[in-house]
Amino acid sequence: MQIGELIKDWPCTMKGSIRVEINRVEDNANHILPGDIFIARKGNKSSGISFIDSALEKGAVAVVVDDEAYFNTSELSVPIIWVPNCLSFIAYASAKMHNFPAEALKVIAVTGTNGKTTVTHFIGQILNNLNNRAMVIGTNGVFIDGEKYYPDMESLTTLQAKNIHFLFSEAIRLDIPYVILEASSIGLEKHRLDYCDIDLGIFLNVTEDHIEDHGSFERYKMSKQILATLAKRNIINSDDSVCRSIGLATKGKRIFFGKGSHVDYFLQTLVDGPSSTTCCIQHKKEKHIVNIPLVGDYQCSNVLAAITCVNQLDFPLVDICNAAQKLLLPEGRFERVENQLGISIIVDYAHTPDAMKMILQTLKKHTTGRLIVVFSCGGNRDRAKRPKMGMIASIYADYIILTTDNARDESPQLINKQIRQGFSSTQSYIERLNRKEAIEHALNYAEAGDTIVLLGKGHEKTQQIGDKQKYFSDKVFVQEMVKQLEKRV
Ligand SMILES: CC(=O)N[C@H]1[C@@H](OP(=O)(O)OP(=O)(O)OC[C@H]2O[C@@H](n3ccc(=O)[nH]c3=O)[C@H](O)[C@@H]2O)O[C@H](CO)[C@@H](O)[C@@H]1O[C@H](C)C(=O)N[C@@H](C)C(=O)N[C@H](CCC(=O)O)C(=O)O
Ligand SMILES: Nc1ncnc2c1ncn2[C@@H]1O[C@H](COP(=O)(O)OP(=O)(O)OP(=O)(O)O)[C@@H](O)[C@H]1O
Repeated sequence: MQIGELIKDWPCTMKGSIRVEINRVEDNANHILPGDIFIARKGNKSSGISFIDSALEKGAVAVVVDDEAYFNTSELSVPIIWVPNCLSFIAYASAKMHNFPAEALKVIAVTGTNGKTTVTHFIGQILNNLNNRAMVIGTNGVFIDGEKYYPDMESLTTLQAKNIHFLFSEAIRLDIPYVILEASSIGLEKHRLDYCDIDLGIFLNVTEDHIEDHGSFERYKMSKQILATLAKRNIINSDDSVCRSIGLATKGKRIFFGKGSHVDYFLQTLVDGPSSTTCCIQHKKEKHIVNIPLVGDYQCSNVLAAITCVNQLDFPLVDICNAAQKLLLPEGRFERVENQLGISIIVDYAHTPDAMKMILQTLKKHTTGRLIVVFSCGGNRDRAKRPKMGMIASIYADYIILTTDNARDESPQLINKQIRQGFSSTQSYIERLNRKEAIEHALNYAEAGDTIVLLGKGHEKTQQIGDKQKYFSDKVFVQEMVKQLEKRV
């Protein structure tokens, strides 16, 4: 495509020829290939402008900036374009270079503080069960019909726009009509989901997370709210007060789901068992009894969100409810580690106060013995969460083992000290900073009938301490330990 074609409908000012051919849009100079257009955007750590020389050396044929002073004074050997906002231009240009692929797909975007990965996978599984192909994009990677593909893709909850539109074009090439993606507040704010032609937006819940990134809860909520303006129709959890207020403020078509009155899709729990939940799902005059193979009210809410979504895609509710009886959680979400020790061992990705409350409440209800919780909090992220998570752990846990999460540039001891501020004065706990030792201690401490829950890392295969990433998987390590203990027993 020629530059002139790319920018003809976009507000901009340009120096140089509009006839230069471009191949791809790229904002990282290290990834420039000959023929790319380099978008020199401002970041949190650096400015793309300092990498323009490097991009040109690698073969960039044009440069885009949103810094007016730089544009006015620059004298580059290639065309330079000024746009008001590089991030929104990247989204537009990526969509245009791929010929706006989202328009040929059904795109569903799921937002919420917790449950995005779960619900996107549920929607994908229900569609697969109804013989339709689906691509799911999010924290756990890119999945096609339940299998993981594109292993080298960046690991973000919401990918950068250049990658999203590439994957949309892949979906078209592979004849996959449905793409379900996670919409993080950061992704929405950074324009990663602009020009995605979103058919259905789903709002699960808005509680506390990423407050330091956004500056305040109000701004975090406003970022989530962007989805309501991007999506043609919005599916809203009426049980969550913030989602409901976003829904009520939304002009387009809204569909409400939940356990309360005046909803379009209603769920009533009939039997709340230790390994499954039986509930009644009602939409207009249609009612179905569904046996969901999951525990916890929050999982029922996730299932209802997925059922509502697929029914809104015009599949019959009865078939969807049948498919919902076979749902599986994504890796690292309430994942049970089988063992012969009589101990219930669960790996879970809960890393926010609300997620922690949901899982600990659920486990406490179904545990006959003691509830042993192994966790810490991530470094360089919301400090205010820490005492709150400490308090929640202290309400439900009989014994807490404080350890190390992705401590990044912070001291795990100091993180744990802030967590302990939320503990009750009688809380029984120990600190084992080495995560392996913490898990080992939990297994040695537990007796038959107890439950051990390893929180915060879920599916992750690495632990980031300082600027080093080392291999570590809660699941793999606990499985190894279980094998050793089983041999000894
Ligand atoms: C906050 C955020 O969105 N950060 C992303 C962002 O960093 P940044 O804007 O600060 O960019 P920067 O590093 O200052 O660089 C500025 C510009 O110079 C370019 N550059 C930089 C260095 C270089 O050597 N050469 C070069 O060209 C960069 O590509 C960029 O265009 O752009 C980088 C490269 O394009 C991303 O890798 C980085 O995501 C990092 C990995 C990240 O962790 N993001 C997290 C916070 C994130 O987006 N999380 C959300 C929410 C997750 C959740 O809900 O839990 C997500 O959707 O994943
Ligand atoms: N609806 C829900 N409400 C509260 N907590 C939930 C809900 N669904 C899942 N969780 C908890 O949140 C954890 C993470 O779930 P999931 O990965 O689906 O959320 P997410 O929004 O994708 O998180 P992230 O964006 O950080 O990847 C789960 O392991 C569980 O403990």
